[in-house]
Formats: sequence, C-alpha cells, structure tokens
Amino acid sequence: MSINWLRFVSPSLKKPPLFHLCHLPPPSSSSSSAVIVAMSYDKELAAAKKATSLAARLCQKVQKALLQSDVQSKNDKSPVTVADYGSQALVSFVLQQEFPDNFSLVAEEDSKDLRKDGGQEIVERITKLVNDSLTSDGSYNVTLSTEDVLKAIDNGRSEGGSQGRHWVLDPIDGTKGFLRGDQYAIALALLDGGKVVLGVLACPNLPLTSLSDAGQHSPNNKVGCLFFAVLGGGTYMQPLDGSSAVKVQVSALENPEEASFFESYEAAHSMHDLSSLIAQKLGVKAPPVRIDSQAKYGALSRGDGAIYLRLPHKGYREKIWDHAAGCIVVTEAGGVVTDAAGQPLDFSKGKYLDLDTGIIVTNRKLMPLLFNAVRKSIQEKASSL
Ligand SMILES: Nc1ncnc2c1ncn2[C@@H]1O[C@H](COP(=O)(O)O)[C@@H](OP(=O)(O)O)[C@H]1O
Ligand SMILES: [Mg+2]
Repeated sequence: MSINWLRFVSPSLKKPPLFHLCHLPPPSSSSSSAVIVAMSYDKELAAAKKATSLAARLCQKVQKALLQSDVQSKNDKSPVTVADYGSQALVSFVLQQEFPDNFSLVAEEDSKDLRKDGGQEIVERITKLVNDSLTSDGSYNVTLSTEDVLKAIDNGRSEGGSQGRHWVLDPIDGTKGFLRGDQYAIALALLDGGKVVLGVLACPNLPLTSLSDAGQHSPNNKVGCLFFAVLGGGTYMQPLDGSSAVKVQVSALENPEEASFFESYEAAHSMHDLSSLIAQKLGVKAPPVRIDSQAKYGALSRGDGAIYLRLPHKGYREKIWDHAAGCIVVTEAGGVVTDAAGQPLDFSKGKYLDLDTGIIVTNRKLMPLLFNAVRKSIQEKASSL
C-alpha cells in the first residue's frame, strides 16, 4: 500500500492500524434469505430479536405519552426514564427465560435509584409497562412482581470479559434523543470469548428508506428498523413490524468528496469542531448528519452515509454497550470500525473500551484516507492549543 499514513501516526502508536495489516474478510456475498445467517447462534439471534422488538414497543409507547415523572436524573447527571428501566427488565427477563443455564448480562442500568425512598410509584409504573408488553406478546404466561422487575434489572450487573458468553445491552441508547422525540436504539450484542459474535439494533424512529432520500420526513414514510448481524453471516435489516429482512451493505463510495458523515447530535458527546476539520481535509461537501445513538451504525450499514466520526472530549471512557451491537452490524455489512489509532475495538476488557481518542467508521476503500485525515487533524488541533 503506497499510502503515506505513517507520517501522521502519533509517536505513542505502537501497533500499525488494523485496516493496513489485517486480512479483512471479503464483504459477504449477497443472499436472499435471512435464515442462513446464524448457523451456531440461531437460538441466540431469535431471542435477541424478540427481546429487542418487545423492548422497542415498550419504548415507543412511553415516548408517545411521556410523563414528567417518567424521567429521572442519574448520579452523572444523565437522564434515565421508565423506558430505559422497562426495556432492560424486559430484555433481561426474556434472555434469562431462553438461556437459564448460561446467562450473563452486562447492561447500563441498575435498580439502586429505584430502591430509594419514594421510588415505589415509578417501580410500579415500570412493572405495569413490562407486564403489558409480556401479555401483548403472549409467549410468556407470567405476571412479574415489582421485586421480579428490580431483580431482572439488576441481572445486568455482569462485568463481561474475555471468557465465556456475555450479553451486552444498552436498553435505550440515546436517551437524550428519546426525550427530544428523535432517534434512539435498543442495542443488544453477544460476546463469546471476548469477541462480538451477534448484534441487534432496534431503531424505532429510523425511516425504513435511506436518510438521504427526499421526503423521508413525510408522514407517509414508515419508521422502525431492526438491524441484525451474526459473525460471518452479513447484516440484515427488517421493519420492526416483523416483515421480511433484506441484506444490507455499506456504501461503496471511493471519493470522500461525495461522502456524508454522521456524528452525535449532542456536541458534548463528540467534538464537532474536530470532525469538521477532518471533513474539510477530506473535501467532504455535505453538512454533517447529526443523529443520536447507534442508529448511526445502522444507517451507515445500509449506506445512508459513508463515514461516522465519534471523537469524545478528553477524559470520557466509552462503554461496551454503546458500540458492541453497532460494531458488528457495520463490519458484517462490509465496513471497518477502529479507534483513531487504527486499532480494532477490544470488547474483552470488561465494561469499558480503552481507546486512542475516538472511534472512526467507514468502508474499506475510504478508511486509509479517513485515517490520514483524522491523525493530521488531531495533531493540528493539539498544536493549536
Ligand atoms: N460526554 C460524553 N462523551 C461521549 N459519549 C457520551 C458522553 N456522555 C454520554 N455519552 C454516551 O453517548 C451515548 C449516546 O450516544 P450518541 O452521542 O451517539 O447519541 C449515551 O448513551 P445513553 O443514552 O445510553 O446514556 C452515553 O453512553
Ligand atoms: Mg442507555
């Protein structure tokens, strides 16, 4: 490869970037059936789709008629809602029912705040939402008590790691988007031996057609997408109403000037000034597409945009549930996900990802160019401070 990327690599970068050295598997060949996807994880995939779809329905119901009392503030000042808790309880309950002998879940929420004085009313509201969802589905003939719901939430306390199987859940990724009435996702992945082997992203507000299509905001345009991927099986998207799935691929774009890029809606989550510098270096003409949550990974996996830049402010540590499902959804659709030093994301170290600077995502053709632009821009920004 003749790319002169080494000039821009920081001195602290010990290992060469992933896309340069690794033999990446060829993009999956096109296939018409979703049934062949999961040879060894088919039961897990079915359970993950069911759990996230149920959780998505619960979240949609809450988002439609959100009460002031549905929203609380966590210790870190970030918002949490009855839908975050309800979604986690539902997914945890379904997975434990399906895999009673091998169940470990790393999830974002816990019941500590709910168990405090004055929490009873909100726990009852969550329990009703969970039971209504289970009843509407009909597969589980149970009524959970408030204590069952709190326990189901707390079953997400696993630390993950490099051994065995662990489910990884963000019950609502993009809670701020959820509260604004915008994008959010229910993100569920399975780690096996520290590697992500399966991912499902339910995106209740994402249009079924490309975000770049004219008229995507028209009331006739249906929303609600379920993306799913199993290692080696490609990525599929289906409407959340359950109709048939189609295989998706990342954009094949080679000219960065024609690319559009995704970033967080929230400026506090990603440095918009740095991504604008990167876009400028690449000659990107389109303005950034700012949406919340891992819906960005889903949209990128079907080629809505070609680049996703996530460049958190100094000191922020990314959690595995914010990227595990999105990462496999994009890589199985032929994309590449690395940190800003070109290294693959390592999901085997527990709850956190230890990253160099941020996360960059694009297709194989554009990655060397993007990587160059990212390194140059990071150095420029650092030297201008
Ligand atoms: N200061 C920060 N920098 C980067 N990410 C942050 C952040 N504070 C919160 N986040 C994460 O950003 C996620 C939302 O992603 P996005 O910015 O792509 O919409 C949040 O998920 P939750 O909504 O589950 O808390 C949270 O994990
Ligand atoms: Mg969340």
